[in-house]
Amino acid sequence: MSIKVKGLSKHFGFQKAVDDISFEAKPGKILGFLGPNGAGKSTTMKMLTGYLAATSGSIEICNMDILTDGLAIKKQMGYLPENTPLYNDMYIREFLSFVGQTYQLENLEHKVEDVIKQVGLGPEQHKKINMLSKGYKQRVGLAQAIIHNPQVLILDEPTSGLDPNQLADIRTLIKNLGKDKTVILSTHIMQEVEAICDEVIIINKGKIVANATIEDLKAQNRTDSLEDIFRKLTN
Ligand SMILES: Nc1ncnc2c1ncn2[C@@H]1O[C@H](COP(=O)(O)OP(=O)(O)OP(=O)(O)O)[C@@H](O)[C@H]1O
Repeated sequence: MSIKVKGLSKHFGFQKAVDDISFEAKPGKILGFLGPNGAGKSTTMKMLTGYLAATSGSIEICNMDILTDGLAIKKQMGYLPENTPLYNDMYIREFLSFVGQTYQLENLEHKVEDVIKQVGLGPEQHKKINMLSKGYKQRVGLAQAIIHNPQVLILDEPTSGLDPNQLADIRTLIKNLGKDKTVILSTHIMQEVEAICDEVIIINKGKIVANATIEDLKAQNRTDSLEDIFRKLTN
């Protein structure tokens, strides 16, 4: 099991943003993390990636504890935050080389070349990041998340703001990455879940209200519409 979360909570003052959640995620599977606005998705992702400390509970990633092995875990993890922070004044290649250096990657030039191809940045590769459209910035964000070939990928709304063509490309890319990695992605888009996720967790007001494969979720709720299931469980 690549990700094991037990009894995880995060309180901001009196607010329980994440309230005692437990789940597991396996390699070769894409886990969709769904929930309405303010449900606690980003807060959970930030705890998984070590950007936020939990109030209580435990997180194990690749058999390591986030509290004691945070640095080793970061080497095995790629993270695409909701609003990807990028160095806008850098050229794409320059930025990706910089990220690669922080991971002390060997054959860096080759790896930058590969990742540019993998995320479809080829046509824009000579530009500065601030010249790129939103979709291409998102691709740079994905490139920095996978350049070190991590075992675990955490993607916070990876396709927000993309046009239908870019959407299809990025979904295919994520689906391919999910073949041998453990991928958790948060999204509001039900077609996205249908298209790329194997399993789904629905979170509402900080608590998990569903955790199943898409097939089981549909069978349990006697409907083929994920949207109906989402509404029923989160309203
Ligand atoms: N730093 C913070 N300080 C106080 N409250 C916070 C903080 N970060 C998040 N919250 C609150 O925690 C709750 C969960 O927020 P979170 O961003 O995790 O939701 P989300 O499911 O990602 O929502 P969205 O889909 O809108 O991005 C919200 O009520 C939010 O206002």
